Amino acid sequence: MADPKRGSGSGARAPMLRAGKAHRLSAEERDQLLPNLRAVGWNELEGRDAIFKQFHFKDFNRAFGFMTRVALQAEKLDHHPEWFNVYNKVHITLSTHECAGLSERDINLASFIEQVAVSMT
Ligand SMILES: C[C@H](O)[C@H](O)[C@H]1CNC2=NC(N)=NC(=O)C2=N1
Repeated sequence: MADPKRGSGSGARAPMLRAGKAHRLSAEERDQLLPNLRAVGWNELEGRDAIFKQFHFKDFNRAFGFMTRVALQAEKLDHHPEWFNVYNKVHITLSTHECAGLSERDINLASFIEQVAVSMT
């Protein structure tokens, strides 16, 4: 039987792929990881340990295509965005419930989201 930790095959759940528990990023980790995301429009929320960005697409088809690609990856990672969509706009907030704040999972998902967004605009 396949190793369930590999995540392939039916029944294997994404959390098995995780290295361990999420931890809130330290000040040093933030200094290292956030500048790249800030440079492309992600900002830290006030009053909540989370990052946020607004995306604008040409039309609803592009916006929903983007969301679909992000959703499939989010499900694979078992790490999901909080988001709002109306027509061509998608607003995304990323945070990690498990540690009640920003973790490396949010940085990784934001990086993936950026790649998708670039390919959709
Ligand atoms: C039980 C399940 O693994 C957790 O609820 C996952 C699902 N998706 C998640 N998404 C986000 N953004 N943060 C989490 O901590 C999280 N946890």
